[in-house]
Amino acid sequence: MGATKIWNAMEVSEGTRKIPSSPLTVDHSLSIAHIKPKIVALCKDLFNQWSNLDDSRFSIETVSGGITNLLLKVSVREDDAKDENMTVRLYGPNTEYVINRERELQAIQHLSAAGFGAKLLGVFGNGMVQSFIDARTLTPSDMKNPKLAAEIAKQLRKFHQVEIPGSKEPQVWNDVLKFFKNASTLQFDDGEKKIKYETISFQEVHDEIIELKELTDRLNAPVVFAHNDLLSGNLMLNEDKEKLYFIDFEYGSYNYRGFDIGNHFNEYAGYDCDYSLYPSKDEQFHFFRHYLDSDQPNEVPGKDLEALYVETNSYMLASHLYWALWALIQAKMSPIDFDYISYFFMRYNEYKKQKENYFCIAKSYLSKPELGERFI
Ligand SMILES: Nc1ncnc2c1ncn2[C@@H]1O[C@H](COP(=O)(O)OP(=O)(O)OP(=O)(O)O)[C@@H](O)[C@H]1O
Repeated sequence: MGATKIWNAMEVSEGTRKIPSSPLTVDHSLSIAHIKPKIVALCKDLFNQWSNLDDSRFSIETVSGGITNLLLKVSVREDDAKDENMTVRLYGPNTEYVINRERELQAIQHLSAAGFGAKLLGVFGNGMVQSFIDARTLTPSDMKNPKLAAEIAKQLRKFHQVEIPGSKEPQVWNDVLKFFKNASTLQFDDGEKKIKYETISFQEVHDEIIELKELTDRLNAPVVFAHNDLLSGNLMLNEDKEKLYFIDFEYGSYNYRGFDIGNHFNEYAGYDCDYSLYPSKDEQFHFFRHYLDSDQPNEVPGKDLEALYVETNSYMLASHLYWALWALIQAKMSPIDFDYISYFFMRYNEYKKQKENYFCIAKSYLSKPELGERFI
């Protein structure tokens, strides 16, 4: 599949710094040997200071052929023999069905200016150039480490305080309903996929969405700019500098605070989806203490911990519905050979398994008289 242009060269800035842009596109389906001259041409087009540099000064390697993108590390040897390292991200085909690129680019500019993620260095027809982060990627079990969990919580609070211009409308239900509309009308040619897909009751899924939306609406949860995909692969740590990085803001949007935290907790299950690793109430409270007050975590009132517990675990259910429906769209659109339909069932079945318990907790919390009018 060839490269499609996601956006035209446009005015992008980070704070007062204008970000270079190029209308060029690079076909991500080419072999690395064929991609290299195109990446060199792109770098020369974006960054004037390298326009006369010999091509041999550029070296390229693959960082990840991630689920959605191709990520390359580009090293440029300048005259002083010091390497300048960057990443070039080429968007995967059809990712625009689940990712709003304009929204992502706008968020990156502001998050990067606030010190989150890699620095944005340039944008082009079907991707972007960012600084290379010298750090290791976390594993799912790292996220359980109390010291790291506290740091993730503290950084997440700061992340949630970044102001991104534009609509502040929380997106989870808009996205879930949009995914539902697309996911429920798919046609599969592949016989095995078709059989599995046809066992799904979309009426039942729709009823679950509505029931959960009605419950979570009653929580009046705060709305923040959320990462929405805080899995271990999107957390990097430089141990020497003790610096934690959040990366990959593709799914970022204004959303309910509890969704971001509940979604992060679901990721404790790791790539094998072992939901027995979901954090215990004590582990969650440790995270909440550092999220709510990283200076005085032990002073956080019990009622605030309980409220955040209810909020997080109600939206944790929404995270299962969100990624379950996302997976059905991927099953049809993604070129990646992954059993997305089974992933749908894994997330949807986990939703059904957890639903009763957390609905019960939320309803009992909402019925407390001391909550007064707010929750009626
Ligand atoms: N700026 C960066 N510097 C160094 N390494 C990076 C950078 N960005 C990403 N990585 C590495 O590449 C991996 C994949 O990155 P990322 O999650 O952004 O890609 P992706 O294509 O969106 O993948 P997925 O769809 O699987 O989330 C990360 O887990 C991290 O190890």
